[in-house]
Amino acid sequence: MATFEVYGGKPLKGELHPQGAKNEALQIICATLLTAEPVTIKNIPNIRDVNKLIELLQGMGVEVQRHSSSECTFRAKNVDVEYLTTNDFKVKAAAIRGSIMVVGPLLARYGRAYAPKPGGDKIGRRRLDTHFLGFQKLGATFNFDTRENFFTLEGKNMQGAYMLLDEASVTGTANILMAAVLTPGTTTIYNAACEPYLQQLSKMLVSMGAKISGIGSNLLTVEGVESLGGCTHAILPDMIEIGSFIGLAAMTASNITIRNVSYPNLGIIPDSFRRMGIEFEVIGDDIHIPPQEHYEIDTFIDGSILTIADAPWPGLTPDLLSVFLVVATQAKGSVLIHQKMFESRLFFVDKLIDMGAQIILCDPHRATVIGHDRNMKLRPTVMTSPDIRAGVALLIAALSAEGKSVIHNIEQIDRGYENIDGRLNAIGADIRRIE
Ligand SMILES: CC(=O)N[C@H]1[C@@H](OP(=O)(O)OP(=O)(O)OC[C@H]2O[C@@H](n3ccc(=O)[nH]c3=O)[C@H](O)[C@@H]2O)O[C@H](CO)[C@@H](O)[C@@H]1O
Ligand SMILES: C=C(OP(=O)(O)O)C(=O)O
Repeated sequence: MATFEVYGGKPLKGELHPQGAKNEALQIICATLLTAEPVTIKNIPNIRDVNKLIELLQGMGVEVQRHSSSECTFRAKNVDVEYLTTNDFKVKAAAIRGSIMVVGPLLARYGRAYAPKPGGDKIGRRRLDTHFLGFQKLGATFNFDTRENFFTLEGKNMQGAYMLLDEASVTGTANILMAAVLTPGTTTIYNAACEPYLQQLSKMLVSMGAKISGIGSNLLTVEGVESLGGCTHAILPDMIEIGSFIGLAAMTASNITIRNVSYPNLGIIPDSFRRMGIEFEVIGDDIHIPPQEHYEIDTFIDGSILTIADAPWPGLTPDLLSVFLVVATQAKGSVLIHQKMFESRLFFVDKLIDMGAQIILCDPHRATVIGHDRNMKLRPTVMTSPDIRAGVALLIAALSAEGKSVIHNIEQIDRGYENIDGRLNAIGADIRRIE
């Protein structure tokens, strides 16, 4: 278990370049399984989860040519589907959430697929019903071995169908979409998730020859085609990382420019930070956050306490609520953070309370934060990162606290943030990695 020693209390100054989006990369890499032709992907983040998925594909026989740390060409010419029944696959696939998205492409191309219950953050129940009910609608059958936690799927004669998803699942929509593009007939997916991750996946599939309409909406219509070809695809900057940097800048009163953010793809994220009182300028495609001594949380029009809650896109992503929560601890005013989607993602507030934050955990989904308006700085402490986003929120807290904090289990942060210590140290942070 690796650790960060963080010597906080210093404002940072400089430029940050966001990495490619983790959640988009996981979908896009799985989509390379849909064709025997080469697919080149640019702006791949060099992070644990993505590297593990690439290894998984190599295990299946996909040829991967690395041109640089962020660009690879994938060629899924000879895929060994039986590899998915091996222990090696089961162990590796169970370590990441993204592995579940190999199922859709394999089912469509080879008529069968296997998957262990995937890993990812332990942030509450993470059911997969949407994925499997969708495959079932296309005519696939599945069996879930509860003892082994292992899914087996057959889909030799799948046929396009209409489906109304039971929830707008991000990975579920991606998985069904990837199956539908090679399934004969028309598939209509209503209540589809439509995050930029899915818009990007859809655009990539279209450039491979797929027929998809409704991209960017919650109603996707797919005309199945017989085969797909290769393409080149560039991954968008990671909107969660960009949001994390905005929160970091505000909390540490730093002067930070985030370069090339693809602003139109950030949706409601920038305005949500503005409601927290954080000022920033958009210059071209960069976001500049000047040092701010005070930031004051807005109220609703009637003067009642602001709620920051997650919702499927174009609502606010749940992956940034931990960052909003930590930022609120030094704001002027109060906010209710309502994490509707996940039930175990707010427990890390215990650590912030230890550091001196004023937070009331109302229930597993809701926390009220009463900001200090910087009248009391957070105190440094020793903590353990429970999940990727709580991990980064604790890192932000530690960077704002004067003195030495220790964060254990930073593998969680490394799952989704590329060389975060190196990049923040380059603009004035003092983070030491102890392996
Ligand atoms: C690898 C990847 O891409 N992971 C992301 C993906 O996970 P993932 O695709 O696993 O998450 P889902 O979209 O399936 O659902 C996440 C949770 O939200 C609940 N839910 C979902 C939709 C809805 O309309 N109502 C609702 O309550 C689900 O029951 C589940 O508990 O999407 C999540 C939700 O944005 C993000 O947190 C994850 O970072
Ligand atoms: C929950 C997340 O990731 P995963 O779905 O991979 O666990 C996240 O990125 O915040």
